[in-house]
Amino acid sequence: MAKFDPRKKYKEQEEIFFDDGREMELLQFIYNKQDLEDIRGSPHKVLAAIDEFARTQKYLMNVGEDKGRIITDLIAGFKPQVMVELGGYVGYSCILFGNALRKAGGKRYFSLERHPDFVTVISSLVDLAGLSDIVQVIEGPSDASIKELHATGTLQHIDLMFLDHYKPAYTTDLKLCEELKLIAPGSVLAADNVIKPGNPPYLEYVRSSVKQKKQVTKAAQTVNGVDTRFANRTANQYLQREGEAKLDETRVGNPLLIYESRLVHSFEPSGVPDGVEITRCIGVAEAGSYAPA
Ligand SMILES: C[S@@+](CC[C@H](N)C(=O)[O-])C[C@H]1O[C@@H](n2cnc3c(N)ncnc32)[C@H](O)[C@@H]1O
Repeated sequence: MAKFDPRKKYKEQEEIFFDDGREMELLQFIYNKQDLEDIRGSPHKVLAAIDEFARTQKYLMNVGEDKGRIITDLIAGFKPQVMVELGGYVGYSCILFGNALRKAGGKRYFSLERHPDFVTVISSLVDLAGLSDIVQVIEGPSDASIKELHATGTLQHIDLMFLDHYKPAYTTDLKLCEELKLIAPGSVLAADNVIKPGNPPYLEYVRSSVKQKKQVTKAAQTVNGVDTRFANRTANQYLQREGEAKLDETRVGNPLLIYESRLVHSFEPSGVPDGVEITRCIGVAEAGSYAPA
């Protein structure tokens, strides 16, 4: 693994590190730049401006350059047609991956974001980057948006899904996508933050064999559908604005899907070690082949 370059370090992550007005400050910072006309239409320059803000003004919870490269390399090799990201924030991953998707000949990038103010920021920066033709920003909680996109026929199959929203919702949203057959053999998942802050229930699920998934008899300890293995800080990250999370813990997904999963080590843009879990759906087992005893 390449070393972290300290010159690219974001500002320290504070106790309150988002939704305190900094996202609108970012917009002002970019739109006040002398070279705005030079930035317009360049995804690379918009990303550089976001990085500059996060390095010189305030921390932003973006995927960042190092982890981002893992996924842009994946896009270049795998050449997905349709991508979905869960959690858009200010549009960093959306611009980075939307641009990579376009270069790889892909068709559509859906960015699902629940916070209306963040949707405004994403849409504005995606437009500035000249990516509005390929990127569609969808406002609302991810599970409702996934259901709606599926019900209207807008989304029928996901080639590559980037999971980067509420950590306990990674597993419930993946299971929803499995039930709707949006994730099927050929689909790839890239899950951020599986080391920092970590996501034991998700890693356990995508690393389980079909047999192990079918044999799970003991339900996890949960509060409102949130696995108690998550630290309180992670479980309550969006409590102030969104209220208590109520995840659907009854979701079973499709345990017959066969996954192959590996962890790629990297760094947060603040220099803290983190990793992206890359999971490929490589097949589907025959129903009944692993019937529990
Ligand atoms: C870590 S940030 C995403 C960063 C972004 N992917 C990037 O790298 O540029 C997480 C985002 O997920 C959003 N979010 C959290 N829970 C969500 C949910 N259930 N549905 C949609 N968005 C959600 C938050 O509002 C926040 O903007």
